[in-house]
Amino acid sequence: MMAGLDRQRLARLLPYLGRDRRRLGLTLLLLIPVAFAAAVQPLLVGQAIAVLRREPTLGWLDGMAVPEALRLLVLLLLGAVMLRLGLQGIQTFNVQAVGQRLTARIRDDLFAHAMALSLRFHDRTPVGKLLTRLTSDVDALAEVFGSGAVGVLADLVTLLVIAVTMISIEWRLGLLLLVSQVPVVLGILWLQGRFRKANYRVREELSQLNADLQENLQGLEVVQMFRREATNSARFSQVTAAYREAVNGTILFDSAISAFIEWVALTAVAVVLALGGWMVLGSAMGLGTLTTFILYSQRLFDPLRQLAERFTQIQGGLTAVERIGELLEQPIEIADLPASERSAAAIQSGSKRASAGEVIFDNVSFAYREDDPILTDLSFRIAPGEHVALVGPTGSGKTTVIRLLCRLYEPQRGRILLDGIDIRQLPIPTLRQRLGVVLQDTFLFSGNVADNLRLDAPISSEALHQICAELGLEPLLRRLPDGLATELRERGGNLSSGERQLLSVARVAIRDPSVLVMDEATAFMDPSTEATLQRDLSRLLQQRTAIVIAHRLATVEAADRILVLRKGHLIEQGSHSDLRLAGGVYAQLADLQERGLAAL
Ligand SMILES: Nc1ncnc2c1ncn2[C@@H]1O[C@H](COP(=O)(O)OP(=O)(O)OP(=O)(O)O)[C@@H](O)[C@H]1O
Repeated sequence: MMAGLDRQRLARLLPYLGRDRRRLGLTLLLLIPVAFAAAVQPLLVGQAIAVLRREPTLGWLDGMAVPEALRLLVLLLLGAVMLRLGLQGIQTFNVQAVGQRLTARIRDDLFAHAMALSLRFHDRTPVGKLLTRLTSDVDALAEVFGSGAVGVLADLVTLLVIAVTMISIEWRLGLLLLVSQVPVVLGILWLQGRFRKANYRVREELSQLNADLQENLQGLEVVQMFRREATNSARFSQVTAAYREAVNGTILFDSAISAFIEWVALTAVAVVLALGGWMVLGSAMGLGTLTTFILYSQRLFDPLRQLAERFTQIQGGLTAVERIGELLEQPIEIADLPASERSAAAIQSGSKRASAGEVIFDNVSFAYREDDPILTDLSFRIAPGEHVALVGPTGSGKTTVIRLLCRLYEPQRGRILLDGIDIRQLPIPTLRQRLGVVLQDTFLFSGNVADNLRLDAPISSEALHQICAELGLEPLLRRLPDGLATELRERGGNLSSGERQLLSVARVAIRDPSVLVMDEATAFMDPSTEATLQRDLSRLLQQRTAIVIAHRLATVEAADRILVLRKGHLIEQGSHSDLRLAGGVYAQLADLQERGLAAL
């Protein structure tokens, strides 16, 4: 019924249930009394009729007066019903509770895993698609639990008990009823495979829908400015239509299976009536037994009917398990090496937070996509404390160099060394603590300004004020309604780009990194803010290695050395004056910029 991979994936989810083992055990144990209570009901009703018709009854009713036997049977029936409902209540409650806890744990793990996956994975996975896996897919799994997958299990146990009871009462009719289940089971199996595929498509389309929605909301400013509302709405309608079609594809299976089961169940009742009626007429069987069988024949199809009713949910749950499994199975490409594979020097260096700050690229080649090399055999050394400017035309791979240094991506060939140690040998937290990065697009989190400056560093409020004062952030903080306690919107949306950059420089300064890396850090600032920042930056840069990607001559000129990148090759390097004298690409760019014609 289930593919091997499904079973593997379900098995992988089992540990999540581990902590609720006792609760689940109790629930499963309750299945047995519930099944007996359910199976005994038709028997009691049949016996009541047998008593009324003075047909042979079960041994323990023999010799009882009719009213007395009836009273006893009714009381027993009532007892069985109460027992069943009571125990089922306890069962449902526990199952739901376990289901919610299970999904919460899975969701937490998925989040942690998604955060740990490399940028290379995220490059090919739209945010909306990931969101769908963490939200509706996990919910689909919870639904299976909540809607009583265990209820179906209970029904199956009931079925077993009923089957045994039936065969022992009247084996021919019992066998007939059991055989009638075979086509239903086969039908369900046949439809399952098809439904599953259709359901996976539904989930895919839903992901697409979420991805589209998310992208449009994020780019709302551009959507409105470029009056893309109509176009984007039309595109969104297409996605909605695809989703609707995918859902339609599943409705058919869903309704077909229910109808099919209903049809077989009624046919079975008809056959029992016809055959049983004939046996009753021939006095081969009592009316009481026939009644028991008719009730059984209905009850017998209950588990299958329930299964069909929950078919969608259970299949949805399996699809969810598949999709969640796929995400959890994504390998974390960039992870710490085990201690046994690290050299002694790396272990020693890795335990130290700060370092001198020597950076070496040793024949590094890198491509985002296999067919499109971005960096080719790049080699350079930056001495401790040296300030290097990285220049080159747009798309030449400057930002990529920074990403490789931070180990956000891994080069296909070559090595990158920080203070003589291959960065793959360093613990990732140590590596990233030593590097202070100010990116071109600064990202701030929702929360207040102070939290954004601190991030993970434990810094007291006083120390934070002090640092902000030193960095010349006070005018900015005064402008904000609550200073450091000002709440920022998602992505720091209520600040200007320049303000965001000031904060992101401060965020790095607070961490006291060994190597400072900046990508166009001052691009969005007015001259006076920039002057303040420059002053602070030069203080920050003192005795620290710095790699600055700069497009402006002033920043570049101040550097000890300039590395010129073009199409991923290091084509020139030297000081500003050397390179100008050499009359190469840099000299041309610098000339153009001096005449105000271009950025570097
Ligand atoms: N995540 C990515 N997936 C695929 N290709 C990418 C990715 N990021 C960048 N690229 C490509 O790699 C090349 C180098 O990009 P990079 O950002 O390093 O350039 P850059 O020199 O920093 O440019 P700029 O000065 O415009 O910031 C570009 O051609 C870009 O299209």
